[in-house]
Amino acid sequence: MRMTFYKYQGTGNDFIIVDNRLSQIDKNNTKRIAELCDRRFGIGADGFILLENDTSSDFKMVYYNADGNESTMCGNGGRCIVAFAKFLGLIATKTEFLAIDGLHNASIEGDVVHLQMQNVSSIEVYDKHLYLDTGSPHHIEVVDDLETLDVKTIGAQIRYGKPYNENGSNVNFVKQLSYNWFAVRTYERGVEDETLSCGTGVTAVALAMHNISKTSQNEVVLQTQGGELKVRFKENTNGYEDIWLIGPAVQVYKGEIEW
Ligand SMILES: N[C@@H](CCC[C@H](N)C(=O)O)C(=O)O
Repeated sequence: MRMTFYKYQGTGNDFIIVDNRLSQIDKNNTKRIAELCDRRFGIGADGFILLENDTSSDFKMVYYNADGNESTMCGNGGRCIVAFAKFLGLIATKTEFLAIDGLHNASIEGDVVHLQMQNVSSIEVYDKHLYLDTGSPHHIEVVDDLETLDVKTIGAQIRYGKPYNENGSNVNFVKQLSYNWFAVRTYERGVEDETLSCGTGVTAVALAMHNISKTSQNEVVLQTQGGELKVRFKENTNGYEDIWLIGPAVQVYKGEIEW
């Protein structure tokens, strides 16, 4: 079968997105999804996303990592699928859609997408790192040598090491640039490499840095390798709510390939 796909990127985190409202894609074909995401033998992407019908919201997002396995929430992918839904004429400027971690509100103006993330009630603070789940699991370390750090090697050691083991965690390295500005580099589970940006990752970094008083601001700017993102949030007695991931989502091209 010939499959029409769209390539999107959100601060350099890139995705193959397919309109699967007619259920033409075999969702268990891990091998084919991994082949399509391969940067030498396929289209090349950090992830593969299906847009599907949902009975109680505008659409459903099904997310796969580049290894072909369905995974947990993708923040940049979530922003890209909102732009795709607008391109398809499914939504105007506001939407509510379903992802693996529940319903998300979002809005789009130009190419900037505001995506609401789930509330966060637990942040684990350790001597040298923090851990929290923003729809996907995130290990966070503050470092001085962010520019020269071997993110792939050190990220992989942490991702496969204790306590995460096979199930793994994404790993974020952070350097503070000013009172509300942080540079972030992320090793992504399922891509098993550094990506240019990770939406759930920068969300986790913003909340974690606020939690350990590195910033007192409720809007934090995150500098990723692929561009700038913002995270807005409110603190409550339980943790954080009203969390918004804000940044551009861009269609790169449309293509056709054998599924
Ligand atoms: N790129 C993503 C995160 C995708 C999921 C992650 N690789 C995992 O499996 O946990 C983002 O923008 O949030």
